[in-house]
Amino acid sequence: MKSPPLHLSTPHIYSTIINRSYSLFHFMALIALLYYRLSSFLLQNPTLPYLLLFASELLLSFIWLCSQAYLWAPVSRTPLPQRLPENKELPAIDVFICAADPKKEPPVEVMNTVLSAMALDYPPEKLSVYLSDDGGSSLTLKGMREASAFARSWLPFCRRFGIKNRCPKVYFSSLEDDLIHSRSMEYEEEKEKIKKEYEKFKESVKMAEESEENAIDHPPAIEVLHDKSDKEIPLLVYVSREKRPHQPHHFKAGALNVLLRISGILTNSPYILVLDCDMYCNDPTSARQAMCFHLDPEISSSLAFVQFPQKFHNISKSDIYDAQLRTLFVIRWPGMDGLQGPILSGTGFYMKRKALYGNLPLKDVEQLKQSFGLSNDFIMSVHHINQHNLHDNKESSSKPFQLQEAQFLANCNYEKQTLWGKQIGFLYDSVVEDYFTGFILHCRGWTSVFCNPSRPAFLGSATTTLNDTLIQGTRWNSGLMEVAISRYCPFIYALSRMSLLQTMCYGYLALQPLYSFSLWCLATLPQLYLWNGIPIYPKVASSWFFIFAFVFLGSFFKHLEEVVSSGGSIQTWWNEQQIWMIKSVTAYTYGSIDAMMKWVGLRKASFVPTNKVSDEGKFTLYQKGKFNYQTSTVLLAPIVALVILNMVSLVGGVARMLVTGTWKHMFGQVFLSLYVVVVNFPVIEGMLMRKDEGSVPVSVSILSLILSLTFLYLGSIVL
Ligand SMILES: O=c1ccn([C@@H]2O[C@H](COP(=O)(O)OP(=O)(O)O[C@H]3O[C@H](CO)[C@@H](O)[C@H](O)[C@H]3O)[C@@H](O)[C@H]2O)c(=O)[nH]1
Ligand SMILES: [Mn+2]
Repeated sequence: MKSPPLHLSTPHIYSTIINRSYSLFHFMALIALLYYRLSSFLLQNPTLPYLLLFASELLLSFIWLCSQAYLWAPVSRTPLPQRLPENKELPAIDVFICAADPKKEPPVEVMNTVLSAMALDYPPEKLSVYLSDDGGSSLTLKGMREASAFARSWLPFCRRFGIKNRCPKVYFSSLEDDLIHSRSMEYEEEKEKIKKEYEKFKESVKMAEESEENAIDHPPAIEVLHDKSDKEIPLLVYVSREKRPHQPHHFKAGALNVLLRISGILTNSPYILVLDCDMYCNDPTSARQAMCFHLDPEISSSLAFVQFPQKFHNISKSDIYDAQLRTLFVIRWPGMDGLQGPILSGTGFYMKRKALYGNLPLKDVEQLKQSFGLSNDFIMSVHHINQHNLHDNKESSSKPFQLQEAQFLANCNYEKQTLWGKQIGFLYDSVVEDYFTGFILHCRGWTSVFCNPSRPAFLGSATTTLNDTLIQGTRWNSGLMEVAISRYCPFIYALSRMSLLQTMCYGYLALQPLYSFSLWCLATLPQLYLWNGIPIYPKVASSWFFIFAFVFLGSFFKHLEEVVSSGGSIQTWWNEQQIWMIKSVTAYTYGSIDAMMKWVGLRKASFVPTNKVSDEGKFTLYQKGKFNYQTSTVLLAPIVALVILNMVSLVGGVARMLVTGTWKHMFGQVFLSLYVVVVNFPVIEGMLMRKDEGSVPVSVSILSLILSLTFLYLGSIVL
């Protein structure tokens, strides 16, 4: 008899209809617009600024076209964990947590993530938690020892009283008890006891003295903090891989690959949960939810990973920086879920170990060694994963742990001449290892699903300053651009390997950094023409004007519709417009430049981890919805200059229009400048009306004024 499905999938029929109808109209308008531009070129030889404008319109149209793939067939999924087999039938899971820098990622917080993962609602003998410490910090190791001790009280407490908040920090700071059973005297007593233990645990982690350490130069250090002798507590392992100054370590992807190998010889679980060190488990049932997909006979064989959305515990109501990446997780990932599956998102996913081993046709041991490296134990583990039925739950014939072998696997030379990072494991060709690894998995025919339950499965810390947001955005866009200009460019590499719609989704993100080009052109050139009184858009009341207006207003209001229909507010929509423009002129621009420089060999790849310790003052500004312009001039000047340029040309253009009476011809440009000025009102406020520490420094305003006036002056000569 066929077993019933373990999950339900519901297509979003209503939004599919709206989306497709809108796409059709918008597409026709774009064709008309491009026709208008091309035919005008036949009448008159285009000048360079004109060609740039046309190129940016063409590029925007193409990016828009790609984005329609996300809207084509969105679905949502509901796992049905009550249908899962009994505990003893469930497959084992290895949890990988990555930490890199004890200053930016305080060990107490990292240990909270570790504890929340150990406390997942899953048979403890089938759960193993590995922490990678790229900082090689004794503080983190000490923290792990303390966490391991505290877990012996924390885990039984959570299980006994059915606690839902299994991240101790959250549990002890939340005002209401999140209990399955009602409160009892016994519970209160136990809670007090555990609370004291937690305080002691916190103190001892904080007090640990940090010795002289070198995060980029240290030998491998591995410690099993808790073996499986106590069946009630998951295995806990600390791993700090070897790092040497002149050896590339490939950042997080490199760290994950070391964990993949060490866990291979230690537990070799068929499934892996990957977490960033700040992403604690907020719902202990996520493992069971994920298994509803991995064990569902309908989809299991081709399913590589179950992605949960990234959600954050520190998002303010207005979220001015769109740190929650709303569109990604609310619109795009459900959209891709109706195709081949969402993009891998770095953290909060349950991956099938086998999928990371590269679908290689491996026959003999020699070949295996060339691909996976020289460790016999590891090769055995790969063989085991490839040969055995994943849901075969017999305890694997695990050998006693060999520290030496594990250290060998954590050596920085281990991967030399192998396929690690090229075809096996998490891939190294881009700093957005998640996007790139997921992309290659989809190219190889694997699928993924998106699971977005109402109680967030994981919660992390989002960037809450403009500075952090832009630095992070620059890294992401550099990584995306790296893929776009490599031989893996989705439009070339993926077309024969995945569906057209899935290719468009990957292509959209790969092209995202190029929004910067279009934005730079459209926020400077029409303004330059306006300043000089030269019309470049059709005159109001002509039918061509209507086409331009439709394209602009269509996108503007479609975005509003998407935000509102997915539970966002008008303010969210407006914030997204604002931050999109700021990110385009900074993060997207610098990301593109960074990738190009890496490409020609002028720069090396880098991964600056984000700051997870928030500064009270800065956080208050974020919570109040006030932009914090304390950032480098390099990041701030572009947007300030752009806003000033638009203000100047708007005033100059309107004055000229009033004198000459040509408003019908110039309306398009006036409107565009006005739009840039209005959307960037917070920048103007930061420049002219604010006096607090987060306002735009006067030096930056002056520099930006000089830049924009120079542009207008030189540009007017060229025209
Ligand atoms: O050399 C490094 C650098 C970072 N990390 C870890 O990587 C994780 C993500 O770093 P973070 O500083 O939080 O960067 P984010 O930009 O917030 O990370 C997002 O973007 C990354 C890709 O750029 C993804 O890997 C992440 O999962 C995703 O959350 C953290 O746990 C770090 O400790 C390492 O292990 N080694
Ligand atoms: Mn992060």
